[in-house]
Amino acid sequence: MEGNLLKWGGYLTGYTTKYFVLYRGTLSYYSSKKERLAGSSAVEHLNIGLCEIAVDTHAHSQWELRMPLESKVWYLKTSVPGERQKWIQALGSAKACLLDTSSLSRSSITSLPDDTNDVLSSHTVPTSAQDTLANKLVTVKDYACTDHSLDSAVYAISNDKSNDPKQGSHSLNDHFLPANHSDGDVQDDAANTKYTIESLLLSCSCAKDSISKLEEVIQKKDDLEPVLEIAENALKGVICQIGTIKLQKSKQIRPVESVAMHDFSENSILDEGDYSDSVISKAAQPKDDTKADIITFFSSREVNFCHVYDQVVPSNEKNLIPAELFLNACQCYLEFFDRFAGTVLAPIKTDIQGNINKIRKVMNTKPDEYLQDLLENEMLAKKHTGPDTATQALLWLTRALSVMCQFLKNLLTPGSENCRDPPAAFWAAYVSRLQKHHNWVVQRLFKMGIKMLADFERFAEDMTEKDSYEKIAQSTSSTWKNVIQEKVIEHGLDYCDGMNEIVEKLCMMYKSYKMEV
Ligand SMILES: CCCCCCCCCCCCC/C=C/[C@@H](O)[C@H](CO[C@@H]1O[C@H](CO)[C@@H](O)[C@H](O)[C@H]1O)NC(=O)CCCCCCCCCCCCCCCCC
Repeated sequence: MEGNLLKWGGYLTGYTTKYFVLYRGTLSYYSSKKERLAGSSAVEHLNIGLCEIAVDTHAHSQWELRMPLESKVWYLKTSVPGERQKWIQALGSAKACLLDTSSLSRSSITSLPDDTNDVLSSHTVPTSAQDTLANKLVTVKDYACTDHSLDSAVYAISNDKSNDPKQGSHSLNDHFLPANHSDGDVQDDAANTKYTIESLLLSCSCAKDSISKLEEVIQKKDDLEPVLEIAENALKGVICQIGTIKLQKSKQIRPVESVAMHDFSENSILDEGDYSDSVISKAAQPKDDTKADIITFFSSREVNFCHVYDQVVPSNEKNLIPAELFLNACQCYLEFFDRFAGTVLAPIKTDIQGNINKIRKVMNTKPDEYLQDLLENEMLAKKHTGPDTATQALLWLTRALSVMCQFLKNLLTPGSENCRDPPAAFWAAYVSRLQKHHNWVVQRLFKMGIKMLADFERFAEDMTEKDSYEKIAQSTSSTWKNVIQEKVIEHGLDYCDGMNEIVEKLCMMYKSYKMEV
């Protein structure tokens, strides 16, 4: 199937018409039909077997092709009524053919050497890895129809005993596998990782062969194009599988407990009691059993900034930050200000809550997945300067997070100049991160307010959940206060790490928009 479609090219270009060709599991596009007919190379190719098709139920002419392993999405649209249905059907069937590895091994690749099929069938390689391998083999086979010399390359892939998954090196594997194999889920993850690594070794072998083949073709001065494409596909397969391993590894380290789905919208601000049944953040859970029941503000955030960091999507030069998850983490952070008696911190809380609400309000009119989309939309519409814009609200929110981050670092980093001294730690943070944005009246207010901050012992108490504080206070140990303070430091630094990562990414983003945080 082929024809014109509109493809989203970013906020600067918007949707532009491209000429798309779907052929044997590969979707390619050209800048125009003329280019295609003139024999020019496609601008980009996409392996349908490795992508997800997502249909927008609200916009009837649009759909998305998502490549999770490459963190890439093609946003497509057609202006012809009924055309989307045809494309979705064609793409769906192409994908179904590729995913049906049984039919691949029996029909599509039956003419390949027998061992090739063995490679796919004798090891329980996960579907995604099988797809990559199967697709690659189909491509190789396509080429083999016209040039039998490539059969030897295919044969080499299937016979390379040094990469035999059964005998091959598992050093990478060992590196990724968690030590504890008792949990069923962990074992499943471990098995997936193991198989992905095995497929990776096979793909490496394939890539190696394709490159040798390239050298051969170059020497013979034969037509480079088809072999080049095979080598490129093989290398892409390697990169995809490394991506899968990275994904699996990050999931094993820090699972996100469906936090993005939680309702933290404007009207559902949680009070203390709401956390009683909450999932305690895995990122900052106590590891030491003797102190396992010390729950702190930092370890009890249902959503923290490590969760946001885990979901950041690197795309071109950007790091896309998921908007909903970020706002949920900010909402959970806001409870910090309720921990301190008195009202001195209340105006700060109101200001931060106001900015969260402003961003939510903009998102309600256009639900964007990433903060960057939100801002780029405003910029494109030249609506990014007013006080109620998401751009300004996020800028002030970033400043607030940045000063909080610096405050925590100063206060909690052992050996640092203002360690365990809240007023000094805050003042140093304020001077370096926020003062320049305030007029002298606000600066004076901060200077005066700081004098009202309590000491570190009180800070640690306020940061510890009431129940666990009371429990440990009853212990006979004379060092129980130290134990609590150490826990607050440990959990606070963990929390600060995630926050810092996100603040840095936000600062870079604003820098790219030529705005100063
Ligand atoms: C930590 C002690 C300090 C004591 C504080 C004293 C009270 C000061 C009261 C006055 C300031 C209130 C804060 C608001 C300031 C705003 O003017 C400023 C600008 O607002 C923005 O204006 C934009 C339009 O121009 C508008 O578009 C935007 O929406 C709006 O936000 N906002 C800010 O500067 C942001 C302030 C963030 C401050 C974050 C501080 C977080 C640090 C917390 C650490 C507390 C330490 C407690 C330790 C306790 C120890 C026992």
